[in-house]
Amino acid sequence: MALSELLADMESLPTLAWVSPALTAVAVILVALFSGYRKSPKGFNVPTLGEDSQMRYVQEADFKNTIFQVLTPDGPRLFLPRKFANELKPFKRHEASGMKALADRHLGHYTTIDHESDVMLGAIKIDLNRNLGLFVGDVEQEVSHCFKTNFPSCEEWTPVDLHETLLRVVAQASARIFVGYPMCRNDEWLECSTKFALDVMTGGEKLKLWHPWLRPFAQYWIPEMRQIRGDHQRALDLLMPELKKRAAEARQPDAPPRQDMIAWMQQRAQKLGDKSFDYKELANLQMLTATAAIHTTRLAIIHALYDIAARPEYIAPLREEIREVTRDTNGILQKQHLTQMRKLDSFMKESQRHSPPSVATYQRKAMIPIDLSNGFHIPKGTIVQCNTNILDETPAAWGEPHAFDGFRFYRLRENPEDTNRFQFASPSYDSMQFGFGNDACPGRFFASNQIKIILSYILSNYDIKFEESVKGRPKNFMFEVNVMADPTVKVLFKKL
Ligand code: HEM
Repeated sequence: MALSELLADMESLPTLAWVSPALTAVAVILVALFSGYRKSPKGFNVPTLGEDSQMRYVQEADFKNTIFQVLTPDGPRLFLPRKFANELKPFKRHEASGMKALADRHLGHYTTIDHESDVMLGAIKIDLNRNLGLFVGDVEQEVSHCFKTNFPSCEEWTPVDLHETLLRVVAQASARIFVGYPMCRNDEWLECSTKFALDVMTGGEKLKLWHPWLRPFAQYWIPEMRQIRGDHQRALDLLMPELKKRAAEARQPDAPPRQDMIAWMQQRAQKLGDKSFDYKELANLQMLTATAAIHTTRLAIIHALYDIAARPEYIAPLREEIREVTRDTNGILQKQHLTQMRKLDSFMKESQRHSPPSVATYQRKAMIPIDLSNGFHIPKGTIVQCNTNILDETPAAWGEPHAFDGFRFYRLRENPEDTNRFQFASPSYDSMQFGFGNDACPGRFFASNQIKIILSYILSNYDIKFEESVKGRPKNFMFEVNVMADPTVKVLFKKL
């Protein structure tokens, strides 16, 4: 962190207003000097790659069969060949934890995301998944409302920044199920629940620049770190009127049961006898759920739209499938239609195969010492991640591994024995974009539905293409192990 940046941050720090300027300057200089200090982390006896290695790792096939490490100030990160995911799979979450690995990666102890909740996991895994079908019409309505109120009219070809516009669409459509109507249209809530994730990511990255010993102090200098605490309070304040309204409603005899994530979390907490669950915890869990759900889903839609715009030959068959499956309801989406959209499902899966959320979607923190079959010892506390994006290892039956074949999974499912396999939301050893094993993403069915509803809305209402200047599919770029869509590209939309 540059000293000037640090000083600018400090100036805006109200709690230090009483400290004399001279003392503050000394403190800043000492802290800045110390922050440059890096104790070289103790590593393993395996090849070590430099800081840029995670990008190279994806490209270098040599590492398919080799364990290697990247040294970070927080200790070595071990990269394992994909086959080891099979060995780690049987371990329970208290032995090899995906959540803890993720929390550590974003300094969750400071950024508040190191918070595992049975209430939240149960509400997603059981209640959300069981009730998904109820919401297809509601979500479609929200998507349509959002496009009508927040999207340019697109009477002519109009450039659209998908990163920005889809954030609102996905946030509002998700909030319909997370906090219900009318809260899902509350601008402040949508802003708060989406900004929290960005504060966590940015705050965590800025804090990582500081030596671990200095982080307890440095957290107060970083604006995003301070905002995280504000985000939690603001979420509670914004939700409070809705929660009070519901509490009053529940006291009425014959009050109809609510169906949304607020209600499911409250019911789960009661079932589990969770005494620590209160309005504050509920607001925190809503923020965590939104964090897991919104940016991942938005990114998958952006990748799919880039893939469609780069390959316009897919537009007609996808549009035809949507028209065909919704013929019986005059274009109104129903639950069964989403299952029937097999070409769209296949396209989404192929898009995700080429542009996964990360090249290490299977990561675990060893909560106990673990020995691999090759004799490699993983000490307790180590974070390991598997290379989950090796296109070369695509099974031969799937066809040309490197080609973009939007309907490859559609064709594979034509085999009667495989009709329920190869779906977007089916993780497997060869398809780990949603992780793998018992702790694979519990929100994948929800994400699959949301993406289908949003993509089918776009395909049914707009023509899309890239600006002339864009040649081919824009290249993704990497941030650590994460795969990002090029944010500088705009897609042109024109109303049908
Ligand atoms: C396209 C969208 C999404 C992608 C690509 C994605 C990807 C992932 C991945 C790779 C994991 C790690 C799995 C593992 O370690 O094996 C994960 C975990 C998780 N995801 Fe998602 N996710 C998406 C959408 C969602 C949504 C919509 C929700 C909530 C409704 C959600 C909630 C979670 C939670 C709570 C976990 C942690 C599960 C656990 O620790 O047991 N995700 N996700």
